[in-house]
Amino acid sequence: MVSYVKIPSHLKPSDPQGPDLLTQERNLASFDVKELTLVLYGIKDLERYHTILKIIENDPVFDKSNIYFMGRNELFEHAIKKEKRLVQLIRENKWKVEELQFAEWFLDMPGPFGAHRGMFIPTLIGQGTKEQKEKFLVPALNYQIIGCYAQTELGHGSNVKGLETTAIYIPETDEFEIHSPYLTASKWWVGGLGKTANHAIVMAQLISNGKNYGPHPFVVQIRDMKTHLPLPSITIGDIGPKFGFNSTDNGFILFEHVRIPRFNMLSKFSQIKKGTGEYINPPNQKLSYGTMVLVRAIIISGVRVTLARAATIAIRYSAVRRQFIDKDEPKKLEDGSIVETSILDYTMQQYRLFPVIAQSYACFFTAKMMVNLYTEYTKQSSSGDYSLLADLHASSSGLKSLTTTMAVDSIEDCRRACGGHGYSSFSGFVKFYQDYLPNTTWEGDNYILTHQTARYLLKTFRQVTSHKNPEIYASQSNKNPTISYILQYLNEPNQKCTAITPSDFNNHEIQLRAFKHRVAFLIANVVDQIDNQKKSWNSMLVEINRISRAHCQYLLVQNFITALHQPSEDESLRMLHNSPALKEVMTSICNLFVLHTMEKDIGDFLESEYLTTPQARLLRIQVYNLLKEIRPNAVSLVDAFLIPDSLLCSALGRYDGKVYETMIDWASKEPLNGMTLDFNPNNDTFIRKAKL
Ligand SMILES: CCCCCCCC/C=C\CCCCCCCCCCCCCC(=O)SCCNC(=O)CCNC(=O)[C@H](O)C(C)(C)COP(=O)(O)OP(=O)(O)OC[C@H]1O[C@@H](n2cnc3c(N)ncnc32)[C@H](O)[C@@H]1OP(=O)(O)O
Ligand SMILES: Cc1cc2nc3c(=O)[nH]c(=O)nc-3n(C[C@H](O)[C@H](O)[C@H](O)COP(=O)(O)OP(=O)(O)OC[C@H]3O[C@@H](n4cnc5c(N)ncnc54)[C@H](O)[C@@H]3O)c2cc1C
Repeated sequence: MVSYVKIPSHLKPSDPQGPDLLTQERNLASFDVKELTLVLYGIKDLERYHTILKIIENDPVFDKSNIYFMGRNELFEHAIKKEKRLVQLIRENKWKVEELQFAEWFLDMPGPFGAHRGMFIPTLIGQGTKEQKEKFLVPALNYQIIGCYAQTELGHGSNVKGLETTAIYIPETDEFEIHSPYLTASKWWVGGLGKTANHAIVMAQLISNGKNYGPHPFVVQIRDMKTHLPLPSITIGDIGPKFGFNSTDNGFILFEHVRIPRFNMLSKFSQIKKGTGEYINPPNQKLSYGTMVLVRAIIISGVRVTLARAATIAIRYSAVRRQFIDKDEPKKLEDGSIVETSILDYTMQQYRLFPVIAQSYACFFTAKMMVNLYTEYTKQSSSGDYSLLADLHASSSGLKSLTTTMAVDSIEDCRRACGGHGYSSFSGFVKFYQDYLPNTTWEGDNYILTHQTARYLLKTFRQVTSHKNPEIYASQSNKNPTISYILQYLNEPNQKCTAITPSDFNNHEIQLRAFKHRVAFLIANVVDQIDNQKKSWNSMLVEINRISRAHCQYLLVQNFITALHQPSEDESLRMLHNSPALKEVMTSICNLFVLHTMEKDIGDFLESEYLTTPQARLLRIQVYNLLKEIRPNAVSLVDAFLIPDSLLCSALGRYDGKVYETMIDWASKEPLNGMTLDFNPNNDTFIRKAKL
């Protein structure tokens, strides 16, 4: 890239106050960073990581050095080039899903084929029959057709039952007619639709013999395979600029009585009979929502790396950045000279940032739980057993909501913790935040999703409590955490915390009891208000949100604690258990996650009367103790995440700590610096490129 400003050569390198601050930090670690990285990735995935990273970093098409200077059109063209090169690499290297997930992560660019891989293909796999897979999935996997997932409309997104696009069965021709009766029925926001896709999975109200059977998925060809123009009676466009995600062509589409063969209704679960139009019911009414469940689970698995990325930038920068001399504890170099304090040594900075590290590790263990639950569900459902679906839907909805909200809040907290430089695109936070932000809205708005989780929790509570002998559920409590805490609460509703010193709060039993008691108390309270005091659902929505949040926080806490204690077949967990140094640092991180989470929502724990006010104060002291305990390991804990510099794309978070050199180097490449402007108000304004 061209430099438009020549930087004077007399300047001394980097920090004049101390040599290589990050190396000093790394020397403080109490554990082996490589060992922890191995726990996080596992041996096989770590090999994949390095293989794929090498390929991506050495390919000029994926070069990101110009990324912060691109406008929308340039960004979109760049994304297409990347997508095309990625398809070549997939073919050349025969990459499977495991490799592809690393490649997409390292590319870090939402692209026009994202919905094809992330939504279109999974829907065909999950909901297509064998014949439909042959017809659509095989060409989709070969990129002969490019698809998108068209569910949301201009007028309805959250309320899927309220979608207005119709698919009416026409027995005479054995076809469906896809139609958008109102402007508000226009599909909207659909990734890859604006310019790229030639096929769409359209979620439309299935109507046969005048009866509406609700939203179902249909495969619709939308563009000509040769000219790429929209097919007759179809109107398509890009929806325009957005907060972020501008490298993707989110689009709209309207249908005017478009005919498709009956074959194109994805029919693994429900079918329409030829001629009669008779509807064959699915084994579970919500199976047509299956893609959403899968993608929510995938989003939860991605949160840990999102938090890790934010924490890496902020922690490394805070170690390098120095401001003020601490009057009480001035920092001295070996030669006795006093230097300014690293901002990472300020307790407020630690309080803002260390919990983000802890959240990432917590999400790592819950991601494992989510993957296991989804795998178990897939296994059972392949033999017709859908009994796990309700549980899976409830936990994936609530956890998607909780963890992605946590992630966007934490990215912003980390950005602000970097002061003014956090506001620069070069921080690596700006595009990262903009592109991640829709995770709180898509695949279900984060507030709406909590209704689903709470509904399940209330239902379970009512089931258990309405039974003459609730203990009958005891045998299920091992597998079902909700039943377990409800039973515990029913047995001991006035349970009290036994902590008398700050360090008592490190006791995992005390921690677990706190979370169980709080969530059961909140559920009991809402059940009472709805069932006995006859409060409306709407009037309880804030409490509903609180219940889902409390339940999902409990899941995060429980998964972390279980991972530390329970013997496991899992390769990563065995490595963790076999290393006392790792176990020690992970225990501190777990304690910080648990106690910081409690402290943030202390009102709930006081209201449920599990904690007293003096205990709340002890708990806060223990949070401060943990910050001190974690401080020497902070940089190594983020190093263990192994987020490569090429992905961070951050002047502040780079591994070598050369913050200031990079800031000025990148600033010198700002194209505005290469333009000559005429500021004379009496002249017509003009801008031209400078000759270098
Ligand atoms: C070590 C490895 C390192 C690897 C590194 C990896 C790197 C990864 C890096 C980053 C990853 C980032 C993550 C990227 C993720 C992938 C990107 C995906 C791109 C996504 C693009 C966006 C696409 C979209 O947004 S598509 C549109 C989505 N829309 C929605 O989600 C709409 C939300 N609304 C609904 O789902 C529903 O309307 C509803 C659930 C709110 C309500 O539905 P309803 O009215 O029909 O139902 P009821 O409320 O009446 O409930 C009735 C009954 O049904 C149950 N129910 C509801 N839904 C479901 C369901 N889905 N499944 C099962 N059951 C369901 C409900 O609970 C009720 O049950 P009852 O028993 O109570 O009756
Ligand atoms: C970048 C991006 C990409 C997307 N890609 C796709 C795609 O590929 N395919 C696709 O089909 N969709 C896509 N979407 C759409 C997305 O799934 C929807 O926007 C999302 O599901 C939210 O629906 P909505 O827009 O209707 O929000 P609304 O439901 O209108 O929500 C607006 C507000 O109202 C509140 N609210 C609504 N109903 C209630 C209620 N009952 N109780 C309490 N509060 C309520 C919500 O909490 C929210 O705060 C994408 C969206 C974005 C931003």
